Amino acid sequence: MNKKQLFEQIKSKKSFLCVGLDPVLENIPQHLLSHEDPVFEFNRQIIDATKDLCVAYKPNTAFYESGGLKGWESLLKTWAYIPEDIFSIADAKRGDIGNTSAMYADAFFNKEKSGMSFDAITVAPYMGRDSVSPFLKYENKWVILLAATSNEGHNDFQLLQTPKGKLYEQVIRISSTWADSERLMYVVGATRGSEFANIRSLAPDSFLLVPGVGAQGGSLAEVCEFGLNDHCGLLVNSARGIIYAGKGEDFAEKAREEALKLQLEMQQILEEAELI
Ligand SMILES: O=C(O)c1cc(=O)[nH]c(=O)n1[C@@H]1O[C@H](COP(=O)(O)O)[C@@H](O)[C@H]1O
Repeated sequence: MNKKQLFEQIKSKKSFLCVGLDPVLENIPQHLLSHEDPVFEFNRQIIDATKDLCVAYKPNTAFYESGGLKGWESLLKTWAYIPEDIFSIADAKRGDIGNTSAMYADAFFNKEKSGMSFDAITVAPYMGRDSVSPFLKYENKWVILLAATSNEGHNDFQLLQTPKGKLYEQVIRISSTWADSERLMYVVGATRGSEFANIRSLAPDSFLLVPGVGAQGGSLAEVCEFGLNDHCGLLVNSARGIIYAGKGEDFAEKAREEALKLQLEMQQILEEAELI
């Protein structure tokens, strides 16, 4: 899916919601545990209940890899179940020397080899250009580079001053010479409210993947005040706040209710910004 198509989806659904599919077996409602693949069944019902309210799904691969072979199978089935017109993000946070990154790119983009072909993958920028470029070799696929993350430890490295500004600012400046905003997005945590104006000045046209609303306490209104651009430019992710809204047989309905709250808030924001 390209940038224009993504914005079209945002306009037609009046939403820039990304639902995080981060299932933990221990938190899955009891009644699903008798299914052959409880993790996939959980995701299937969450997707069915939210697919008209969101424009993206983001399975974080850690939640599948931790289950070994079975977990990987659940990820494959989940990817295959995500509707074609919904942006799919493998939140894998990969990045290594070039030939290794090429294997990671195959794992998430090359359906013939791996069985999966996500629209995008999250990548750590730390190893530099040749660790990121193998992902960019796939046409029509996106790299989402970690810039200003939502976690407490973001200040250990990301805020370090370099002669040309903070380290995360340099990540954005330098990486924007590797690919344009048609291929590259940045992760900016919703908890980094005060940095959004700065990030927008560095990456005015880029989509930002914004995790951290819901369970991590980030504010959607604050993110949008400086984060919106003329094609929305935001994909706001919530996982636990949506998928664990209910713990009983009605978990999917409860998930829908939470997703709907965010979608309605997003609709109002898009209307006020005259984007829809
Ligand atoms: O790359 C990410 O998606 C990510 C970056 C970041 O800075 N913070 C962050 O929380 N995430 C991911 O976004 C999701 C957040 O989940 P919830 O806190 O449950 O909504 C998890 O999959 C995290 O790994």
